[in-house]
Amino acid sequence: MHAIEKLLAKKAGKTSVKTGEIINCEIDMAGINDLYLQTIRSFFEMGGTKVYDPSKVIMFLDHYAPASTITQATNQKQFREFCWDQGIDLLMDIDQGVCHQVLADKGLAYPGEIVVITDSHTTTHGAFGAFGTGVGATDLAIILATGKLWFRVPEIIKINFEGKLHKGVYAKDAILHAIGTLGADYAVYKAVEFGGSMLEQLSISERMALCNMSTEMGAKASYIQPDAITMAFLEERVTRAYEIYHTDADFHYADEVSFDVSALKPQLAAPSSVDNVYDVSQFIGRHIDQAYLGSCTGGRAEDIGIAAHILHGKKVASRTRFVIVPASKGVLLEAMEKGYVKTLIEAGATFVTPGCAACLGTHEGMIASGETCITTTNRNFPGRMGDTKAEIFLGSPAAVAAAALMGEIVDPTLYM
Ligand SMILES: CC(C)[C@H](C(=O)O)[C@@H](O)C(=O)O
Ligand code: SF4
Repeated sequence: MHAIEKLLAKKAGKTSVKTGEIINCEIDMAGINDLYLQTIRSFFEMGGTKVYDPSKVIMFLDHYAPASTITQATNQKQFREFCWDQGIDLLMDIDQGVCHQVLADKGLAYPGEIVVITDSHTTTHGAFGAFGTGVGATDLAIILATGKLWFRVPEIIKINFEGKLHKGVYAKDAILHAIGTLGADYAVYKAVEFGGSMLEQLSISERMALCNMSTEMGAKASYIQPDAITMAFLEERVTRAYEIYHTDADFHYADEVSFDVSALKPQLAAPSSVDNVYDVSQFIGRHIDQAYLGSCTGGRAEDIGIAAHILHGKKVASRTRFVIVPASKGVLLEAMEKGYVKTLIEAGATFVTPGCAACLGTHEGMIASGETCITTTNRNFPGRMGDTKAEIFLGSPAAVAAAALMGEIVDPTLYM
């Protein structure tokens, strides 16, 4: 069996599982975000009165934090009241940030466990060897009521990234390249394991970016086998024991592909799909109205640090805005301590408080018709970050920061 299958079997109270089998699993952590008030409505509609285990439920006010409309404020009020009524202590209010980063900061995604959130990028937690997946309101309501959820055991594919990334090229470039090659539907309902020698070079921050973007190839979940880098990160955060599963040597993947990343150039996903990926050289000189650094994909302290390095002692281009949204409070504090915030504010960047902000076009930093934005986020569909007639390029933090500096798309490796 694969490590993921062993994990699922354990949570289903079975000794083994097979691909395609329907199983009912205990959920270790269930999260709800502020776009999903329907979860609470469904819970009551189903006859729910008391949440099965409030200690395993976490509420995130992140997609529009702090509220900028009366509807948002009213929704968030209802979430808070639900938590207080139900004894849910893990209420991550508007000061905390994007759900996936908050979970990581607090060490709440454990290897060998199942994390389910009303958010498609819950695949991010594969970076810790957890089975993380996104669901809709009614599925989450079932977890609130019973502590369990059914799954179809997914096919498992392996994507190997071999070699060493060039200076100025990042995990984001590697995953964009993979999505561009394999297609946005390559992994629909499948679990994706990432492997290969590139991983040895990747911090937890970059591993999270990789797993996060697996959603953009349709993945149900993702997985990186926990190693010394994972352990070092978790040691400082987790508070209880967990189990790490290992894949049997004779396990057969549904598919296995390998990429050599040693010659990889910076990549961009051009408007308007995530698999529309080219070398940055294709777009050199294209004017940028807004550079955006943020989200659960590319808004971590390391990403902000790359931008600070590129903009140190320099200024954002005069006809370009540079919006920076730390993914969480922890990220913002680290960026402040390391001096990144001061450097970037002096360079002319605009900081927004931690949260999803303009990543999904509902909050601060939205873009106008006819504008072009380059961003570290994960989706570039029409309207994703504002007007449907705005254009969005997805790239690495270095590609975004270098474009902010020059006011146009440039090769970031020349600015490192
Ligand atoms: C809020 C949620 C529905 C959505 C998701 O599931 O991914 C959002 O976070 C996004 O990135 O589009
Ligand atoms: S930061 Fe963006 S991708 Fe991540 S959860 Fe928020 S809206 Fe979704």
